[in-house]
Parts: sequence; structure tokens; C-alpha cells
Amino acid sequence: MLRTIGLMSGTSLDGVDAAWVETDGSAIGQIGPALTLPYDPALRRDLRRLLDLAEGLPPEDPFLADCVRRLTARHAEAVATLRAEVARTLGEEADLIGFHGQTILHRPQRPGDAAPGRTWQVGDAAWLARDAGLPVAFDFRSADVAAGGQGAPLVPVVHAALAASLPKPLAVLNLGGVGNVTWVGEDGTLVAFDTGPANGPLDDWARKRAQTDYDRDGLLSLSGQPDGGVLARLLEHPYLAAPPPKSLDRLDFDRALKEAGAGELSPPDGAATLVAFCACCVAAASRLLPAPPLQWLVTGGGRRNPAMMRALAGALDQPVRPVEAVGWNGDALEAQAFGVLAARVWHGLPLTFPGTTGVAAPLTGGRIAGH
Ligand SMILES: Nc1ncnc2c1ncn2[C@@H]1O[C@H](COP(=O)(O)OP(=O)(O)OP(=O)(O)O)[C@@H](O)[C@H]1O
Ligand SMILES: CC(=O)N[C@H]1[C@@H]2OC[C@@H](O2)[C@@H](O)[C@@H]1O[C@H](C)C(=O)O
Repeated sequence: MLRTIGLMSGTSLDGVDAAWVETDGSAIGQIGPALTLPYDPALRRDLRRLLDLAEGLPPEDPFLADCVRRLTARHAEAVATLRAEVARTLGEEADLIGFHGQTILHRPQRPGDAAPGRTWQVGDAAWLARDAGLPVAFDFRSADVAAGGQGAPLVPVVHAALAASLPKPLAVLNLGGVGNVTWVGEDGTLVAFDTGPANGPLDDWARKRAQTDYDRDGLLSLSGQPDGGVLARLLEHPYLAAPPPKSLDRLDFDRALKEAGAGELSPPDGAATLVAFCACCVAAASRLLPAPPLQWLVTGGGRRNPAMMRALAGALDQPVRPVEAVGWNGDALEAQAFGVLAARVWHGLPLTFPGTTGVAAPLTGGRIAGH
């Protein structure tokens, strides 16, 4: 087994998650410590700006280069801190790093698109490999997009490995900036796709209208009422009923939100409407699954929002529980997954599947720096 450190900087731009896990890419051995290093407000703001600029940005843009340098340095700090913790608590080292980087643009090919798809994760893997003195697996998504796949989600294969002994069918719901679901059938069949926006628009709303980074503990949304009209207009979005495979950019619903009139609501009602919309997106996703799951296990920061968990319980017909109910760590899961995916890159195992990204056949991907 390889001793991996997985690193994930998700679409909510709140910081980098790092986790240590022993794995051969298929089985998961010892699970070690995990941590999150938050980004300082300036880096958060600049990464958010990068998302808006990404489309026309040349790779050598100096603002981009500066963001990449600061982002990579924070990842290196996370690696060093976690390695010290692993040495102290387990007496272990690491063999391999899995470095997702920061997605700044995600536009896989959609039906009818003339242009080829594109997905862009930034981060300096070669620099990180030199700094850590370890090989670094990176660029997990582009081979899949180049082969006509969605390039996301990637974590389902790891959800399935973790869920090996749980009753099926099972749904794992990740509520990060964007939401995504993994459905695992009784025979191991995997179906996975992005459900819709999750915390991304809610974070933007909280920042713009309530001067807070996010809807902490659901306080803002719990004090408002969803607006039926705005919600009904949002629910007409064709993404929701479209069959998988499908995936989203962090900003894909911004225009729809504006056109639906979400911006005119009061801060609490706007937040309540965004929470309700996220839950309705998940309910729409549930109608696209091959069979109803026995339960929904919720991971990602959204599970910490009581308003979100309440809305989900109301919108879904099956029990909804945080992943901690089955002993997983919902703050570390994505980082652990990128450790496992790094081992898969190392061993040349497929990362993506027809049921996850829509590639024609299981496909390998990723590259290794510092090897
Ligand atoms: N206590 C809390 N109350 C409400 N919301 C919370 C709380 N803690 C975290 N969140 C939400 O979770 C978000 C972070 O979630 P997470 O770390 O899963 O996202 P991510 O990994 O960046 O995104 P993605 O999975 O889309 O890549 C925060 O931006 C915030 O909106
Ligand atoms: C392009 C990209 O970075 N997508 C992320 C994003 O955040 C959640 C959702 O959208 C998911 O599809 C994906 O991340 C997880 C880690 C995945 O690939 O499984």
C-alpha cells in the first residue's frame, strides 16, 4: 500500500483540505489525520476573481501566476503540517501526494457544442513536488474531458470503495460549492453526477448581502422564507431534468439566479430560497437515479448547515444522514479521495467510468510530477 496525502481545494474556495490515507488505489487501509488550512481573505477574494476571469485568461497571466504561487505555497504548508502530525501520531511518512489544484473553469463538452470541452485546475505540481521531496499526482480531470467525458465527478469510485460493506443501493451526497451525488447499486453499479448549485451561490449571497463568509449554522436562511416564484423559475432550468452524465462549473447558475429575480429578495429570504433550491436540485437528481437509495449520506460543508439538512429531509423520500453516521469524516472525505486517486494514477488504474463522467470505457488519467 502507498501512504498518500490527498489535497483538495474545492469550489467554495474556503481553504485546502489535506488527509493521510494508506491505499493501493482500490482498497483503503489505515486512515490517518486530516486538517484544513483556510485561505486568507485576500487569497479567497483573488481566487474568486480568477473564476470570473478564467475564460479569457492566458496561462502566463501575471495575476494568475501570483495566485498559483500563493495557492501552492498554502498547499505546501498543509503537507508539511500534516506530515508532522502523521509522524507524531502514527510514526509514519508519506510516499505520494494527490494534488487536485483549484478549478477555475469547467466546461466539458455538452450535446450540440462545436468547441471541444475544457477543464482547468491551477496549481504548481512540480514546485510542490520539489518542496515536499515527494512525487505529486495532479491534472486528474483533463484526460477525461479530452476523451469527451464530463471530467467530474471523480470521487465516486472512492465513495464506492468506502461503502463496500454498507447496504445498497446507497446515495452519497457531497454538498460543497456545487453538489454531487454518487449512487451505488447492489451489484456495484456506479451512477454519479453534479446535482446543481449547493453552497456556492449561498456563500456569494452571504458575502454580498449579509457581510459574512457563509450562512454559518443556517442562521441567515433559517430566519427567512423561500420565495415560491423565484424557486419555481429556477426549477425550470433544463439542467435539472437532463439525464446524466452531467457536471457544472461553479458559476453555471449565476445567470439563471439573476434572471429568476433572486437578487431582489431580502437577505434572509434570498438565503432561504437558495437553500430550498439546493434541496430541490437534489430531489430532481433523485428522480434520475436507477432506483431509490436506502439512505442519503451527506458529506461536505453543507451537512453543517441545519437549514440545508432540514430542507433535504423534506425534499427526499429516504432517510438523510451525515456521513459520520457510518463512521466517515465528511470534512476530510474529498482530500482522502484525492490520496486514493493519486494511488490510482500511480498504478495506472482508471479514474473515470461510463457511469460517472460518461466516458465510453473506464479511463486512466492524471500525471505525476517529481518522479
Ligand atoms: N457551520 C456551517 N454552517 C453552514 N455552512 C457551512 C458550515 N460549515 C461549512 N459550511 C459550508 O460549506 C462550505 C464548504 O464546503 P466544502 O469544504 O465541502 O466545499 P468544497 O470542498 O470547497 O466544495 P466542492 O465539494 O464543491 O469542491 C462553506 O463554503 C460553507 O458554505
Ligand atoms: C470541476 C470540479 O472541480 N468539480 C468539482 C465541483 O465540486 C463538487 C462538484 O463540482 C464535483 O463534481 C467536483 O468535485 C468533486 C471532488 C469530484 O470530482 O468528485
